[in-house]
Amino acid sequence: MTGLHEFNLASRKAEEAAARRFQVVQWLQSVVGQLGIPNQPSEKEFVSCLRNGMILCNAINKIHPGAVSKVVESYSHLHSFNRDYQPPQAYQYFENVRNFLVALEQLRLPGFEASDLEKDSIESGSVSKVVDCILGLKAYNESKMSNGFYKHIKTPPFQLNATKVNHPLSASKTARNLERNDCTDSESDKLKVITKLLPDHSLNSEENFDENLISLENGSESSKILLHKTKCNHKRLLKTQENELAVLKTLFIETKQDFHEFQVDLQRYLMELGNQMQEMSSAAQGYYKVVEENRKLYNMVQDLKGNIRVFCRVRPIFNSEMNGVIDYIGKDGSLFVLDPSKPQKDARKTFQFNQVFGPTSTQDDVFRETQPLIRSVMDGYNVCIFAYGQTGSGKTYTMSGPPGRSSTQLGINYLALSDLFQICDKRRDMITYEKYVQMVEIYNEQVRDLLSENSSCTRYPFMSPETFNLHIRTCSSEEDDGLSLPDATMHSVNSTMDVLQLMEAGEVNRAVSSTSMNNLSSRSHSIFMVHGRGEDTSGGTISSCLHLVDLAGSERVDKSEVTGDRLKEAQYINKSLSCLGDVISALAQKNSHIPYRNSKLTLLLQDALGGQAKTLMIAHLSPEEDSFGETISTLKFAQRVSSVELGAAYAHKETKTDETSKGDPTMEVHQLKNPLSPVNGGTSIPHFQLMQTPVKAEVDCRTSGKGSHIRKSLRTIGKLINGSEKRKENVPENPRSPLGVSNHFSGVKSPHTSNAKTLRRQSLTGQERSSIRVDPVENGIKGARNAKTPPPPERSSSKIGDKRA
Ligand SMILES: Nc1ncnc2c1ncn2[C@@H]1O[C@H](COP(=O)(O)OP(=O)(O)OP(=O)(O)O)[C@@H](O)[C@H]1O
Repeated sequence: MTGLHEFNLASRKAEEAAARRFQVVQWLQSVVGQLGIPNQPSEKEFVSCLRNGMILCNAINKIHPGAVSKVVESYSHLHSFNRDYQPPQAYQYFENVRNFLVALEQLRLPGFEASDLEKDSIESGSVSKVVDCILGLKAYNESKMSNGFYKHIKTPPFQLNATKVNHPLSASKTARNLERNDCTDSESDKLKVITKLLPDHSLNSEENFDENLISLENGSESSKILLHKTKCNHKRLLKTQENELAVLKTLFIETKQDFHEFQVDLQRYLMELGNQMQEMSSAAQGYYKVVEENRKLYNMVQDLKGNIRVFCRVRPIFNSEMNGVIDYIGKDGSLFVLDPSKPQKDARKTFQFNQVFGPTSTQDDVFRETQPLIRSVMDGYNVCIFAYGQTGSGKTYTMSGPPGRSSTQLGINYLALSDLFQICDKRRDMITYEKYVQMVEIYNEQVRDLLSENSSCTRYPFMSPETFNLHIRTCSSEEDDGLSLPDATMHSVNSTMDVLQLMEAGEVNRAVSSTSMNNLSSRSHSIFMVHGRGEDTSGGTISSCLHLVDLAGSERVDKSEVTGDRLKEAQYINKSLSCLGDVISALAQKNSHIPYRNSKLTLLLQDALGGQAKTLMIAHLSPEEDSFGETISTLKFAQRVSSVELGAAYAHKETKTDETSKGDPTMEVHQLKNPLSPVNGGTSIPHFQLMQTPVKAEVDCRTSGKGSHIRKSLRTIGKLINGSEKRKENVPENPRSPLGVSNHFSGVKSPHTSNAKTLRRQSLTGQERSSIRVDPVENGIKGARNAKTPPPPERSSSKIGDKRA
């Protein structure tokens, strides 16, 4: 298309150039006579005819006589007559041309380069310059003849060439240049007109402006036809371009419209997206709020029911070549594991706990979830946290931290104590707390003090068990301190540093060996006990105990490849864990008989598992697929534990009342009998008067043989004291505090005296419970205290947990 257009343009230009040459030849012949070339000469013919400059000089002399004073003539015809005649040399002809150009300049007419007549090439554009020049001379002559005024419309081609001027700015520049070239006013006016025309014209047609103008000025009949044809072509071209422009404009408008619509659509879409995002984010926030609320409510329900809480912690995989079995860990405490021996669709097993911590969870993450429970120690609740799981699953890591731990790897034991110290500090003005710690281990069914001076000897099994096997007390007397391990050294702690030192000392003394499952395998259950006693400014007391238990890990002896002493240890460990399973199972089934006495571990944890304590178990998992069997066993055990309901926990608080309330035994203030007593070489601790549990009173009643009579009178007295059943329900049952803080609330029925609670209580003593409650106050504490501990009950037949040894 462009090629064709260019071709048309070129042929049109050639036509126009030929027409102009024709014009020039016509005019020159009319001035100087025949030129001896065709009327429509080629460029070559045209140039060679003018080359000697004679025609040009004669022509200008005709118009302006004397313009060229001397013309070198060529009389070639004389040559035949006169042999002596020498034709002029080329330089003489050149003189003609130069004189002609000078004459032109004097007439202020456009000229050309003398060398333009030397060239025959059309490409140089030199011919058109010569043509322009002669047409300019012609125009000058015509104007002179008509009114003596030369219309200098024609611009010199070397100054104003339309092919070069294709921008309004360039055109105006040229115009300014022309003006500066001392043009007359009228000339500059005309130039201004041309300059104004020029950009439009050149923009629309791309034609040679000069040629058109000259054609206009010098139009003979044929050139008029030519001009007309050119005009027609221009118009056609213009029309086509106008049409194209119109199409483009329409297209542009349509595109603009489309773009605008697209913009509007996009904005609407973005707005909708923004709204949807906002809705989704608020829905997500709502969801998390609901999940959080659900968790809180669930915890509250569990608090009310006294469920043992269960957390689960999965340690990282250490062997990178091993596949893991943990499929999913939910924020809501859900855990999916995959059985590697089963196809994908049947492989998944789901579990639900209070909280599950993944391999990337930090010590702090675990502690933060445990913190509220630990803090309740300061409100008088007994709390027990125990770490359970197969050997090497990370129990010691959670409770104490790894060996050579950094500050971020400190375990719950340390973080808990540190937190308790902080709370004490904050409450310093209102209440003073004293804290004491004991640390023991149960190694091969022997309880050993890890903090006594000669505790390092406890490792040697050949030493007399009586020396190192501490006695676990389950039944307190009025004189004792209510401690379950009265012979274990008690250490007062006043700062976290004290605690750290004691824990480190205890860990050094703990029985640890290397097995194929764990380089530093704990071969004993370690129990870190924190006893706290607070007294407020009014004399009210709070007492509580925190048990932090790091159980020894269950292990498959075939896998751990232990022999000799290690095998014996493993057997003891597995047996005691099996007993723990039995106790949990019996509690979960609300059996009348709970086999606490079957192991030292369950006996020591009796209060935590069966009393009014808040209990948390952290089940630990090794995620490797070769531990899948142990993992499932741990998870099933943990699930069973989470179903155990202990009844609502009881806070060991006593308020001091003034004289006016003295008459009400439920408000009676308990006074410390033995403020401080040295314990086994350790730091002295307060000896509190022991409270007496109603169960003991019941036992006493039965053993004394005066059962029904005493029960009746006690019930009557109880009613008289408390006024109504409703009031009784607000009064807690006498709990047993580890520090032996006696509760002199009358033995009225508390909310905990639900059936399940009662059954559990019965199971502690192994006695059938009478339907009539006996008030221990009336019954005489002494008698109850002196009552012999009932014989160990039979073990429950239901067993769970690991018993592989
Ligand atoms: N969450 C964890 N992150 C990093 N390392 C861990 C984690 N849990 C455990 N470990 C590492 O795994 C190894 C075994 O852990 P740990 O000794 O605590 O197991 P255990 O259950 O107490 O074993 P055992 O019952 O045999 O005493 C240790 O090297 C410990 O540092």
